[in-house]
This record gives sequence, structure tokens and C-alpha cells, in this order.
Amino acid sequence: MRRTSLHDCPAPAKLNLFLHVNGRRADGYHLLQTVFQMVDHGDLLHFDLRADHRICRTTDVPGVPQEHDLIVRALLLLQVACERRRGRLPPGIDVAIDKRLPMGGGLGGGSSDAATALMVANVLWQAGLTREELMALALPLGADIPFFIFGETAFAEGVGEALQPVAAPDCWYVVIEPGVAVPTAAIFCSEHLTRDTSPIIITDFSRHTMKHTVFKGFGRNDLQAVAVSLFPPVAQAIDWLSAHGDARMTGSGACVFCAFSSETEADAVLQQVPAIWKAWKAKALMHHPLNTVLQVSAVIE
Ligand SMILES: C[C@@](CO)(OP(=O)(O)O)[C@H](O)COP(=O)(O)OP(=O)(O)OC[C@H]1O[C@@H](n2ccc(N)nc2=O)[C@H](O)[C@@H]1O
Ligand SMILES: Nc1ncnc2c1ncn2[C@@H]1O[C@H](COP(=O)(O)OP(=O)(O)O)[C@@H](O)[C@H]1O
Repeated sequence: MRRTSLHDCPAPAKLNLFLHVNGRRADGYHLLQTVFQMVDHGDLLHFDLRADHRICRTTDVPGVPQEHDLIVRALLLLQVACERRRGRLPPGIDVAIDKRLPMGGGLGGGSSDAATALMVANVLWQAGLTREELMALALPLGADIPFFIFGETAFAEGVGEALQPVAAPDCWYVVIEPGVAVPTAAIFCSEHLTRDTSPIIITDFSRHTMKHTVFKGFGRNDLQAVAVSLFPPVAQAIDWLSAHGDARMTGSGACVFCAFSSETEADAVLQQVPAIWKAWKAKALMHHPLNTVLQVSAVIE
């Protein structure tokens, strides 16, 4: 049966368990190695097919005009791809967002929103793009989007688009939002950013090591030193959380996280977080929730 709406669609946050900057491409983009981990905390999106062909965001997102919104841009790309494939333009979509993830937080909120929109619209429009086709369509919009469509914990290379599944640590995270928005570009263009971390090679041995990454302090976030120097609240949050474990920044910041092997341990730390910061706990997700909720893989593969 053809569906005309899908509500309460999750767009989970990601954490970069480590993030190494290995070099820079001729176009200025940086070559990275990272492990992307989804967690069970994120935005919620609601989709309704329209009678016309317009893509409309029905929720105001302060600072993000509708035409710049990654959700809207992603859906416009898919609508055109769908028209090319099917010979007719699919109906428009109204998208409402319950925004929970802070912008400029390094949690990939905008990217995750766009990935969820693409996976849902692929079903609503019966567009029939494969997972790989959706990932390729999304990459020009943002390097993190393909990961969310890939849908499982991944070791990523290139600018984040070359993905391999890795064993994920089954744990809980405490995440602190330091209350500042870090613009990704400001970190990557800093003259103080180190860009020469030696690439690691993923073997069966290192896959195993990855599983213990968060507890054994594997790697580091090469973007952290620059973010800490430009944004003191990030430094303060890392200092505080470091008393409880290996605290790190995710992505280009600002959020910081620390892993715990049980929910009880995470709760104990969460209760002590100073009231000046917003903080939450989240469980590691092995798969994107839409893989099962929507049977996306069955529909698009
Ligand atoms: C750093 C990461 C790690 O997961 O995530 P966030 O912390 O932003 O969530 C990503 O690589 C973010 O990739 P992406 O989402 O494409 O970054 P954008 O905000 O579009 O990039 C803003 C600017 O940062 C620079 N940039 C970005 C990515 C990259 N690999 N090299 C770069 O030099 C470019 O100048 C780009 O124009
Ligand atoms: N749906 C969206 N949600 C959040 N940010 C968006 C969205 N669409 C576009 N953006 C833009 O992407 C930027 C980065 O937001 P976000 O992905 O949430 O953070 P980060 O890249 O730090 O993880 C925002 O500052 C905003 O300008």
C-alpha cells in the first residue's frame, strides 16, 4: 500500500570516536580518518505528501532559511532524480522538524536530518534508489550524510565518504553541549591545525582495537586543539568531563562526550554535570533506527 505520510522519523546524532586529519586535497578539503558512531538521541522529522510539487519545511529553524536547509536541498535533488527515473515529477512534501540537536555541535544534526529525509522520501515516492545511489546523491551536500544512509558504525576515510563497517562498542555516552556553535570552516582553515597524522590501516587486528576505542583512548580528535583555543567553553567542558574518563570533542565541536560501560555509570556522571551546561546520556546504536522501522534496506536494495 502506498503511504502518504510518515511521522516521528528519527535523525540520530553521530559522535566521532576519533578524528585524524591526514592531509589536504588540492581543492582545500581535508583528508580524514574517523569512526562514526550513531547514538539514540536526535531530531524527529515528520513527512506528509502534498497535492502540488513543492518541498516545504513547515517548522522555523532560526538562522537556517528554508532554501538553505539540508533537508529541503536533499529532497529537491531526489525529486529531480526520481523524475529522471520515472518520467514524472513526484508530489511535494511538507517536512516538520522537532529540532533537538544543537547546530554547530559536531553531532551532525543537519546531515542526519538530510539522510532521514532521503531515506523516507525514497519510500514515500517509491523512487527505488539503492542505498549506494542515495549516498552518492547526498555527498555533494555534506560529507557526513552518506554515513547516516550507510546506517551502521563505520570507519571513514577520504572526506568521510569511503566507509567500512567496524565493530561498535556497546556502551553509553554522556554528551555535554558547551553552549557555543562552532563553524566547521573556522576550524579547518586555522593555521594552527595539524594536518599530518599518519594514516592508520584497517586490518582485522585494528577492527578489534576499534571495538575498544572508547575505553582504551585510541587516537584523538585533531580538530580539538584548535576548537579549544578558539572557544573556551569547549575547553571547560572537556576539563570537567575528563575527571570521569577519556573525554573528547566530536567532529569540529562544540559538543564533548565520554563513554561509560553501563547506563548506571552514565547516570552517575550526568547527575553531577554543572547546571551551566545542557547534558544528556545516549546509548550507542549499532544500526540506523530507520533500517528496521521502515525496512529501508528491503525497499531500496
Ligand atoms: C568535521 C565533520 C566530521 O564528521 O563533521 P562536523 O563536526 O561538521 O559535524 C565533517 O567532516 C564535516 O563535513 P561537512 O559536513 O561536509 O562540512 P561542512 O560544514 O560542509 O564544511 C564547511 C567547510 O569546512 C571545510 N572542510 C570540511 C570538511 C573537510 N573534510 N575538509 C574541510 O576543509 C571546507 O572549507 C568546507 O567548506
Ligand atoms: N536541517 C538542518 N539542521 C541543522 N542545521 C542545518 C540544517 N540545514 C542546514 N543546516 C546548516 O548546517 C550547519 C551545521 O549544522 P549541524 O549539522 O547541525 O552541525 P555540525 O555540522 O556541527 O554537526 C548549521 O549551522 C546550519 O547553517
